[in-house]
Amino acid sequence: MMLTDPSKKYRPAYQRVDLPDRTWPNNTISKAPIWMSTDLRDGNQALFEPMNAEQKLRMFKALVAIGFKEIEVAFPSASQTDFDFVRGLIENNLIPDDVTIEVLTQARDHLIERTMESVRGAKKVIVHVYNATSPVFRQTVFNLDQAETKALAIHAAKKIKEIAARHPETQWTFQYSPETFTATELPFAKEVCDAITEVWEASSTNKVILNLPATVEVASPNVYADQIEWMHRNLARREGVILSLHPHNDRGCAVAAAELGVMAGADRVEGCLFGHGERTGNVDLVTLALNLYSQGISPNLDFSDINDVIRTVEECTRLPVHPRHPYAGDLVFTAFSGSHQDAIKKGFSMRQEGEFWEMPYLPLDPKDLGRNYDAVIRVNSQSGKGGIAYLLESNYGVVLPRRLQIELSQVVQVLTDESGSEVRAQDIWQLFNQQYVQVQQPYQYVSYKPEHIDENTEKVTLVVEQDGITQHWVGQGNGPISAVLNAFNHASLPQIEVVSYEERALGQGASAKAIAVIELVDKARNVSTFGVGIHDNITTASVQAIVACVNRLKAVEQNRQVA
Ligand SMILES: CC(=O)SCCNC(=O)CCNC(=O)[C@H](O)C(C)(C)COP(=O)(O)OP(=O)(O)OC[C@H]1O[C@@H](n2cnc3c(N)ncnc32)[C@H](O)[C@@H]1OP(=O)(O)O
Ligand SMILES: CC(C)C(=O)C(=O)O
Repeated sequence: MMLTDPSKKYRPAYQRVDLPDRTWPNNTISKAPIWMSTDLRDGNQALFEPMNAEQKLRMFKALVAIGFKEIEVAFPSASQTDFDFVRGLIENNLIPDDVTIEVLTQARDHLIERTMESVRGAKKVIVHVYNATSPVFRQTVFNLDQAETKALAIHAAKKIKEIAARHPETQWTFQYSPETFTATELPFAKEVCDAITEVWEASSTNKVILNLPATVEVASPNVYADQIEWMHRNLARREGVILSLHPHNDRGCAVAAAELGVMAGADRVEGCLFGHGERTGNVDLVTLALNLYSQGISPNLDFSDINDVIRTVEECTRLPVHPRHPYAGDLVFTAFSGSHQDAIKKGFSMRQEGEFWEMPYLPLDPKDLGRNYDAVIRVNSQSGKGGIAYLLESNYGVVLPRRLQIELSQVVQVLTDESGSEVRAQDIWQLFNQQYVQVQQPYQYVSYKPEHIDENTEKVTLVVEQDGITQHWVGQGNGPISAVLNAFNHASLPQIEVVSYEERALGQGASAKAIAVIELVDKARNVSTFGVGIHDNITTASVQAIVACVNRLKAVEQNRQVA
């Protein structure tokens, strides 16, 4: 049960950072940090079933293809699978020269030895050792005081250095993480980190990675940024340190924490694709990278086939990517709601190739991620005319006049309200045809015969069927449209007039058809509506549009009488 007063049970798990002259709020990110993917380690350790060898290799290759240059490939002392995987990468020469593998170990001798054994013969390795430094962990998990905690870390650092020295064939980088950093007293975190960089002799030519994890995210991201800026300013041998972030997402702010952390002075970010990892996950590297990209900054990671990346990650982890996942989810470039659709449709029609991408509601061009525009607009009961018009335009090349868009959207709305579900472009096209094109009652168009009388006069004989009886109506006007209207006026609807008329090509080349859209008003009854004709011949399309429109006017009239 939730407590009415949680203050009796919970209190902030971090200590206030005294940094009144903090600088990070004024900074912007102008280049990509160094990325480190821990999909095969932190991501892997948080799965129902850890990846098998085949899945691990597939994931490794995908990470390389995306462009990661640092990849934490395993916790080799955890299992034979992890150990063998590392050996397999090395022995089968599967690590590209520009990629450095990373391995993680606890600060325990036998685990360090096994870890170092796993990477024997590799060209470049980051050895990553950790121990938790926060008060709760010191007391609860380790039963160690501060000095003992520091000594544990120093001992492990020395051990790693010693073993590495025996293998000069490998280019080593050492990494230390004070696990639970965000809940650790900052001066103590600095003290341990400084001791480690001293052991490893960090310098500008011998860089050491200090990774400051939000093992559990315990505060808002500005606090993490303060903590990082404090460390950035106060660490000894800063010139010899690659300052790294490792945010988890317990409060849902990992992406923000990473971004503010980079603004605060960090050089490197560890995380997983789509935010995999323990509990709520590690920071999502896809989102971080594409946040940069959409600001015009190259992330140095390639997500131009995002669907392929999703497929690989889903198949390897057996966890689905959420449909609303930033940039990647199936629905993130989709607008259902009317005003969004309207704005996007206008954005697309105004946009010229080569211009900056300034598209309402779409922060990034789906095409840059290998997506197309097919799903950008989808129609349900929340949709409006813009979306419907967009679907007809993008799928069938039909550009509708604004008033017809409004009319059609009401027809579609009835359908979506009744079904309660999405309607597809084909459904709308079918409805459009039923309602505006193939309207054959009471008059079914049969043919028309034009006759040129003189420069200003066209005569037309319109043949229609009404209740199985063929009618021949003759009309005259200054063109085929006015002549057909005149024929109708003689026959039955004496006061129809044209409100608007548009004709366009539908499709391209030899197979192009003409589409004619006419709006007629029946003045006597004060009703107006649209009719549409589609035919190879533009005049035939126009005549068919008139017949369809007259039929619709009749239907409106009948509906009124019934009402
Ligand atoms: C925040 C993170 O994600 S850190 C990475 C966590 N990932 C993993 O743990 C996945 C792989 N781990 C494993 O497979 C196992 O934990 C192993 C094989 C490494 C070790 O297993 P075990 O020897 O059974 O130890 P176990 O995992 O239970 O760890 C607990 C012991 O290690 C100690 N320990 C835990 N972390 C560390 C550390 N970083 N450094 C030193 N000792 C540690 C604990 O204090 C405890 O000691 P105790 O038994 O004397 O009380
Ligand atoms: C080992 C460390 C970096 C870790 O995974 C964490 O603190 O979350």
